[in-house]
Amino acid sequence: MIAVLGAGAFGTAMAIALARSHDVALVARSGAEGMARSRQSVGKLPGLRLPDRLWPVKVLPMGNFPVLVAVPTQHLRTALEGNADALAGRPVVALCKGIERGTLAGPTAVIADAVPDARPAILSGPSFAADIARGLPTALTLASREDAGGLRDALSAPTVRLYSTDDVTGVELGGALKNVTAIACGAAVGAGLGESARAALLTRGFAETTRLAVALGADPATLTGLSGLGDLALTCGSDLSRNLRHGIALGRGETPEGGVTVEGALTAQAALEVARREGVEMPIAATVAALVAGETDVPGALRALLGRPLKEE
Ligand SMILES: NC(=O)C1=CN([C@@H]2O[C@H](COP(=O)(O)OP(=O)(O)OC[C@H]3O[C@@H](n4cnc5c(N)ncnc54)[C@H](O)[C@@H]3O)[C@@H](O)[C@H]2O)C=CC1
Ligand SMILES: O=C(CO)COP(=O)(O)O
Repeated sequence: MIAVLGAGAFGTAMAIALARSHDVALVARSGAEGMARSRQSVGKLPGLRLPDRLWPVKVLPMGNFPVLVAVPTQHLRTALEGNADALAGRPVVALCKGIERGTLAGPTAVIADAVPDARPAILSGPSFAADIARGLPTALTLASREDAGGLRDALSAPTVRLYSTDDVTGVELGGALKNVTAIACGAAVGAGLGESARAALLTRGFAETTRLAVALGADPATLTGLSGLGDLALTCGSDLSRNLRHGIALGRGETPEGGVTVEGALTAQAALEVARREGVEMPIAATVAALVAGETDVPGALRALLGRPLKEE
């Protein structure tokens, strides 16, 4: 048995994929009864047939089986605190990609803080909810400081292939920062700066992500894996990405679509604060933070990036 807490796009998609080989409880704040009756998903990924082994429920079931938490990073703490009793002592796997504002904590640190006796883990990598829900093949990285291999085996499914590592920091930052870089790539595309500019931003964004992750103790090899280069390539290259589309709107000078989860817009400033604390330069994250805050526009951002002193790669 596996529980998925949060029935947005990604929680619903993961629950559907896992229910092909596991019993899965999908915990939804609203709409659980309707889903149970109609056997169809609702909300951000509506109209999908729910597999027989998926049980939509309103309350997180007690037990010691793993709980995947699929809510946006800035809501993770509230979601955990609201379920602290049921989460105690269990493996709690964050599916979110971001840095908590204010505390500057990654998802596993938020779990450790909100539910001190839980066993924190993070699952991240290139995976659009729509692909996962349709049963298209996906590979992700499961990171935990204790028994990552055991959790990997417990959470793998026919179309979801998991790899394991104990490099929690590398996996968290790879997932959180690819969204920031995707906004930069989108802004370049939206402003008509071309595919070469997109590739340059992807590459230099990867360089600054790796710099920060290594300063925080990550293995650079983790960043070349699924929750790093893999997810960066997917997110910066596909219009299915909400972060890329947000950047495209900013680049065109349009108001981005409302009511959409855009993790990079909320993480850029937090990433910059972590970078300043660590003495690491992150010019692309700084530019995205300024763009998102409306403190600069694309021509200003371009001037700032191209005007930086020349240096060795
Ligand atoms: N959508 C995608 O393709 C992917 C999303 N992710 C990550 O998954 C996380 C969630 O994203 P999405 O599911 O796409 O967002 P979403 O906007 O589709 O859904 C978020 C869900 O969280 C629920 N929620 C918010 N606060 C809650 C709380 N306190 N308690 C219970 N539920 C709460 C909302 O009701 C909503 O159903 C993000 O960090 C995102 O980066 C990761 C991989 C792919
Ligand atoms: O994380 C994702 C793909 O791996 C989803 O990307 P977006 O949040 O930009 O849609």
